[in-house]
Amino acid sequence: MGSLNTVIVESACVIANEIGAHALFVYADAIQDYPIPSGMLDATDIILITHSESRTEPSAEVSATLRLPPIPLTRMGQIKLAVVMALSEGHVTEGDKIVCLTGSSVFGSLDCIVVLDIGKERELLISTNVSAIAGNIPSAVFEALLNLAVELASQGREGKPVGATFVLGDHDKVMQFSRQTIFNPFQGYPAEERNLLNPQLRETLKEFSALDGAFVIREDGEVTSAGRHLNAALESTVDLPQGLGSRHVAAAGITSVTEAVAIVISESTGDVRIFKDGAIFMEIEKPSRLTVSPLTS
Ligand SMILES: Nc1ncnc2c1ncn2[C@@H]1O[C@H](COP(=O)(O)OP(=O)(O)OP(=O)(O)O)[C@@H](O)[C@H]1O
Repeated sequence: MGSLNTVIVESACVIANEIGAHALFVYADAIQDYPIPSGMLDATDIILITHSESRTEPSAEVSATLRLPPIPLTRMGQIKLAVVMALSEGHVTEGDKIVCLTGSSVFGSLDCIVVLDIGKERELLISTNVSAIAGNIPSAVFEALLNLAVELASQGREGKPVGATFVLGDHDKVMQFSRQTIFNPFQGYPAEERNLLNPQLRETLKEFSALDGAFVIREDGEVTSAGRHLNAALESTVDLPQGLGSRHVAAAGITSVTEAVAIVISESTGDVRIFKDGAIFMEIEKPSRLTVSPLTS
């Protein structure tokens, strides 16, 4: 590890010890070798973040490895995705302090230390009800959908931006508050072929993202329908930022009357928003193609 990386890692460990951080998130792709020498942290979990499917660390001190989708993300985007995954997997919870160490995989350097208090930092999580994000939804299903949405938002489809709404969980109630607007393209296929955890389904979902309306997905990842119009009206729009149109209002509405999570890709901006309990839980901004190198800035 280079000397600057070493100084940054040591500084992050000092900060983590000083504030009693619950976890230290380290963007592992910015460094070749395992970053934290044994014994540097008093009582802080180490959580690695990587784009790599295969990277594993030879250390018993690593509590978890979180895998980001293979697309460019800003440093804050890396942190946001990692935090929401860590919340869904139960590695962190509301009230925890965390230290995040990110940087550039292109230059092989760590260059950014961010200290966050989960639940208080509005730039990170907009919602106040932080711990309940995934509810009964298995973290693997939630993360598969989130990664798909972030990937689709970043890449678009056939050179064009894509907008889409995915409603995950509380299936029967979501169906009550929605109606089919077109022929359901998933009807008649075996459940295992329609499951989000089936890698072959990812391309199908990307293809169908051009359809009007929302995808509806069961807790276990089974996609039951596409092209659903969401009927639930949002009782109050006070918490929604101005400029968000009917797609976002519909996602807020359905999550206000059900236990579902909605993930929305904005066609106009490429931003991804997670909705829960009628409000935006987190926004992941699309990185500018002009300022971001392959994989990470
Ligand atoms: N109630 C609804 N249920 C499901 N899908 C909806 C609903 N309302 C709108 N949409 C979808 O959102 C699309 C775009 O709507 P609109 O541009 O008003 O939304 P928006 O929130 O501004 O989204 P974007 O940022 O993607 O433009 C519609 O073509 C439709 O596919």
